[in-house]
Parts: sequence; C-alpha cells; structure tokens
Amino acid sequence: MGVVALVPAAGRGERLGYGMPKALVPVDGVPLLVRAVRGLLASGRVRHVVIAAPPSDVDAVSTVTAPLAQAGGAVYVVAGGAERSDSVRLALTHALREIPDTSIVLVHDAARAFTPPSVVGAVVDAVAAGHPAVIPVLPVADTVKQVDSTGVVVATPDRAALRVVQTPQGFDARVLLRAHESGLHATDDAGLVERLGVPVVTVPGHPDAMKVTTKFDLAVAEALLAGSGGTP
Ligand SMILES: Nc1ccn([C@@H]2O[C@H](COP(=O)(O)OP(=O)(O)OP(=O)(O)O)[C@@H](O)[C@H]2O)c(=O)n1
Ligand SMILES: C[C@](O)(CO)[C@H](O)COP(=O)(O)O
Repeated sequence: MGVVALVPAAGRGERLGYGMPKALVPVDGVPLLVRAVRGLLASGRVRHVVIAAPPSDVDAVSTVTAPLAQAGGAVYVVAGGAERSDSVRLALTHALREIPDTSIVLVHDAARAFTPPSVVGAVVDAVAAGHPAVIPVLPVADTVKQVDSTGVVVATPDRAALRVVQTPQGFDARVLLRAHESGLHATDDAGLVERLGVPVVTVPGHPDAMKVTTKFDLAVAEALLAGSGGTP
C-alpha cells in the first residue's frame, strides 16, 4: 500500500500579510511547511511527500524540506499553480509519474501545520478499509446563516447537519485523479469527488488542525505550540 501525501504550499498568504509565502512563515523558528510535513511523517503511514511550492521558491523549499525524508521515502518539490486546486493537480501528476506504487493519496494544506499525526492515521486507515474518499471534520460551534447577495438572511441551516472540513483529505489515487481531470471547481478536493457521485465519509478532525489563515490564527498556533512543549 503506497501512501503519498500531496502538500499544497504555493499560496501567497495574503490574509496573513507576513511578507513571505505562508508556508515559509516560521513559528518558533520552524516554517509551517516543515511542521506540516513532520506531522505527516510522524503518523508512520506516509512514505513519500510531494510539495507544491510557490514557483519562485522551489529551491528554498527543497533546501528546507529535503532533510525531512525518511528511510525508503522521498520528499519531492514541484512548482505550484495559480489556485490551490492547480497546485494539487500538479503535485498529483508528479506523484503518479514518479512514484509507481501510489495507491492512496492524502492532500494536506501546509497551512494546517499542527494537525496531530493521529488524524493522519485515522484518514489513511479509513481509505485503506475501502472508502474511496475520507475527510476529517469538526462540528459547527456557531449558528450559521445563509444570506443573499445584499447580506439579508435567507435561511438558517440546521447546524447539527453541518461540519467544518479539515485536511488531510484521503483518497483512492484513481478517484482523486478522475476528480482533478473533471474540469470542475471546488474549494477542497472532496468537493470535486462529491460531484463525481463518489461517497465521501468523515472521521473526527481535531481543533489543532486549524488552518493558519490570519494573524489571529498565527497567534493561536504560537499558543498551541507553547502549550504542547514544542511539538511537532
Ligand atoms: N495557488 C495556491 C493557493 C493555495 N495553496 C495552498 O493551499 C493551502 C490552503 O490555502 P490558504 O490557506 O487559503 O492559503 P493562501 O492561498 O496562501 O492564503 P491567502 O488566500 O490569504 O493568500 C495553503 O497551504 C496554501 O499554500 C497552494 O498550494 N496554491
Ligand atoms: C481544503 C480546505 O482546507 C478545507 O477546509 C480549505 O478549503 C482550503 O482553504 P481555501 O481558503 O479555500 O484555499
């Protein structure tokens, strides 16, 4: 069973506003991307990692991530694309071309750098058990409103049926390839798979798998790290 993790890390981090690509932003001296890759490998389930880096930072990203490769595995770096889905597709193409036994593919945001390895393991286990698509989720803590284009509320969905979606999202490699060849658009990979009519199952996510998007999130990440004694 070849498990490969694709790590989209080519975003500009505009909402964070740190003046460098978000994946390279350090928390306690260690870039978010390095922490994300360490967490994937610490699960003991992932052998190979393919990172989609900002095109102008492929060399810098290769330098910081090459030492992370474990025995029998490799860390590849490719140039990412304009949108997250382009970066995932470019990394997937590389994985399917260069890593012959790729059967399960995880897609994991570099920005979710503090995801516990146990979440990675739960996703891989569920795909290995025969589910073609698996996502980690959390319940919704707030009441959610649907609004129209002018901001007027049109509905209050029952939040018991809503979930917040995290990564890593895990897939049968053939299903993910079909989803990315579909030409459809979605903000996550499972969104593409859903549109193929393939069932997507959920496993429990974790609050630490939060996406570092804003300065507030970065402050939360720093607090998390301080509270955990410095891992991952
Ligand atoms: N063209 C892109 C855009 C995003 N990502 C990656 O997708 C993940 C989720 O994206 P997000 O958190 O929205 O990051 P940014 O696009 O960098 O954020 P912003 O919109 O604030 O610039 C991140 O790890 C990001 O690096 C990517 O690989 N390629
Ligand atoms: C994939 C994702 O992390 C699921 O929550 C999220 O959709 C990516 O964030 P973006 O801002 O839509 O790029």
